[in-house]
Amino acid sequence: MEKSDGCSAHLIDGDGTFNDTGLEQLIKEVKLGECGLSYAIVSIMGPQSSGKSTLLNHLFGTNFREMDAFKGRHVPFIFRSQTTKGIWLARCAGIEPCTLVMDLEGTDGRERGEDDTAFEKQSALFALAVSDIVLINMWCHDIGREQAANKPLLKTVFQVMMRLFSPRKTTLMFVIRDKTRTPLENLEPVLREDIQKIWDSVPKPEAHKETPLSDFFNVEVVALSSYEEKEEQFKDQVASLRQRFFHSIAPGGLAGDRRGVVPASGFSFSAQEIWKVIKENKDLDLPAHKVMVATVRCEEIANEKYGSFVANEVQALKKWCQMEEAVESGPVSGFGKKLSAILNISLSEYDAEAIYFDEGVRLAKRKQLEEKLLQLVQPAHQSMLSHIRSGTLEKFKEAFDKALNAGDGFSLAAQTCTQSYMAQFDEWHADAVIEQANWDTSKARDKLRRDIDAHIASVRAAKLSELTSSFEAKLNEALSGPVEALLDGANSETWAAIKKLLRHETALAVAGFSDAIFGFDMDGQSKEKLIASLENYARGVVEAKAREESGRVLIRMKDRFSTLFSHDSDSMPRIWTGKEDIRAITKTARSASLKLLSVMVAIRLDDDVDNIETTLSSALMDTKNNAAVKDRSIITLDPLASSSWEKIPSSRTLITPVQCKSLWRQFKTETEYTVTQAISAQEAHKRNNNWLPPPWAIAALVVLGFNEFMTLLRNPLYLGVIFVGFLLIKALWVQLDISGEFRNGALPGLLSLSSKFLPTIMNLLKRLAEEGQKPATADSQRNTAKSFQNGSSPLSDSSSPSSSSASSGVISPENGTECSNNSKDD
Ligand SMILES: Nc1nc2c(ncn2[C@@H]2O[C@H](COP(=O)(O)OP(=O)(O)OP(=O)(O)O)[C@@H](O)[C@H]2O)c(=O)[nH]1
Repeated sequence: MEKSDGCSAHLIDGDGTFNDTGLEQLIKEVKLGECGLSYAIVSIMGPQSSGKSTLLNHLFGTNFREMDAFKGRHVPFIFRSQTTKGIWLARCAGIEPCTLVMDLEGTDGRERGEDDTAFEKQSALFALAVSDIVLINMWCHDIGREQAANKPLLKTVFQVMMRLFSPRKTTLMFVIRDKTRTPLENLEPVLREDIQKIWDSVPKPEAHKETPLSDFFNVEVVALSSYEEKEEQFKDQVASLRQRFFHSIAPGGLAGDRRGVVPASGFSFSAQEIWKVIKENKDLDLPAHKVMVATVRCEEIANEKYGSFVANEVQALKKWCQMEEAVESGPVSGFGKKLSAILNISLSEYDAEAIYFDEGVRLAKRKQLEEKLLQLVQPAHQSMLSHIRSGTLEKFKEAFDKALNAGDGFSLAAQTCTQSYMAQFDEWHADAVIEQANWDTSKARDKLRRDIDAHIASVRAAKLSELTSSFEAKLNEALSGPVEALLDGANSETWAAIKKLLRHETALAVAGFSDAIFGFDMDGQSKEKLIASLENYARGVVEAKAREESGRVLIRMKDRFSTLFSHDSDSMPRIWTGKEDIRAITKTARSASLKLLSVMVAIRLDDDVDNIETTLSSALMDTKNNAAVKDRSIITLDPLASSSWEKIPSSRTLITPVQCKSLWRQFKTETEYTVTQAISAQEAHKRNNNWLPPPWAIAALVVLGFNEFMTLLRNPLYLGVIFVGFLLIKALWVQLDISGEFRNGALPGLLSLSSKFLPTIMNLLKRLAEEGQKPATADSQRNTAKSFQNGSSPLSDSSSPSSSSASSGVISPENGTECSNNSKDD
């Protein structure tokens, strides 16, 4: 016989307290939790001091307390004491699979009192609920006896069995102790008859009224010799009986057709719950209990697996922690497969531990565990998806830029790159799929698609804007300068020419732009919109330029006026000789300026015809009409007394009629001086050219001066003096440009001449004063005095010492001519 391994626990004490700590300890020691369904529970019940503990210790190598032989059952009953109190549990040494045996308190009730059978019933019910095999210890001599000690026990067993809704099929093994010479074959029928009688006498619920005993129990009968009298025989028989407990749960074994077994890992909880229910005197619904145990245990297992996953307790699961960290900073290659494998470790462990529990409960709890685990890893998966999405978007942007730079059409490049990178996303996403999860990742895909579309739209907008800007710049360049030049030379054809120019340049730009946007695959409406915008821009350039020029209209008018007024038809500067018709010239110049004004007053890019020029002309130029209008001013309205032109909307108006009137007034004021100047110049010219005295004076001169004239002719000296005088005057006239000085009138001429003489005279006087202070030579003083006295220039004698003063720029007081070389040159 195997020796005891000492694994035992006082499962329920005499007071009915369940020793869960002891049970857990025992389960741990015998590693019952790992047994799954491969374990068996045996219990023994029977009258007190009937050798139950002795039998178990011999049969299973346990170490239950036995009554001392000297105080044995042969000792008068009154001296015997109860050895086993409550229920003890121990491992059956050497029996495979793991078998635990329960030693129940004896059922005589002497210790608790005759009427106190509550604990007997409770412990019997507990043994029936948890055991696969129940040994019923009985004395051989009790068989067939009406007052047999085991009869109340059997009654109790059958009664409590009815309280189990669906009892496990328990094996009842009747162990007949101290067998006599009567063979077992004779004893067994009698015993079975006794058992049947007891079964029949037990009140049953309606459902089990006709149920045979065999539906609930397998009845086995064994007989053993007396341990005390035939110990060797007893031991041999026990050893033989022990063999029947090996693989007792295998088909054909002692408990081969047991039902409703609780998996070993749930045994502790199940036993506690069963005892709790029994203590509360409630009916024990074993199937429901089994589900309850499964629920609790599966949840415990699932929680344990989840806890290990979170705490990275299992080596394989540590990879999850690494992945969780890695995915925060970037995509992890093979994310889906790796994470699925890690999750599978936890789920497989759960499956392995929960496999023997109720399938429905087990699967439900597995699902819950799976969901919790997936919930835990979902943020990491989301991060991974986010990396994939942003990575794909970046790659798409690069590829798209490259395609556009390579000259691919915009739409074609967008389409090709989109298809390619959406497929790339699907591929990368497949790599990140967690097989246990069935997450809808279409949102991530949709978001990527939206991001790609948004990028395409923004690039498209930028490219179109770039294109539009470049064509606008071209239009600006092509229109601004020419329009300005056309407006500068404003005439009747100006707006027609501008229109032609605008049409031509716009058509060119539109054609170029249409070609450039061909690759964008735009719909007709969008294309038309862009082209219309370009056309409007071109028109805007012209209008802006016209507005800009209209702001300078007064300067332009004055320029035009002075050009026409100061130049003749050959564009040569006019010299006012007196023959010119200043009035006619002024009128022509003003008329041309008015023409310019009439061109600049409105934008005329449409084919409308207006009468602005006529209105302006009649209002501002036609003096006769104006005079008439003035006469009728009381009854006729001024056509320019308005802030808008007839037929011209304000959007096209550059200068309003009132502004025209004001401009014209200013123009006339500012050009009046030029006209006045011209008139003055003309009069001065006339005066200058009219130097001969009137004919009557000449005639009087001839008549009255005839004698003097003749005297002069007769005296050659006088003639010579007159000739020299004439030459001197002529020289002075030419040198001082006296005719030029007096061109602008007598007073300015005199002032100008005096300004030429005055510094020279002052200089000369100053020098003379200096000379007077110094001992001047008599010659120089004489010469100077003579020269002033004679009124002749010291320059006339080039050899005289005073000639040096001429070279120093001194002007002679006689003619005021500057005597410098430079002056002569001039
Ligand atoms: N006649 C006889 N006596 C036995 C036999 N086996 C054990 N005894 C004696 O019976 C007495 C009680 O033995 P236990 O094994 O303690 O009996 P028990 O049923 O466990 O006692 P409780 O636990 O107190 O109910 C002891 O003195 C044993 O020596 C047997 O086969 N025949």
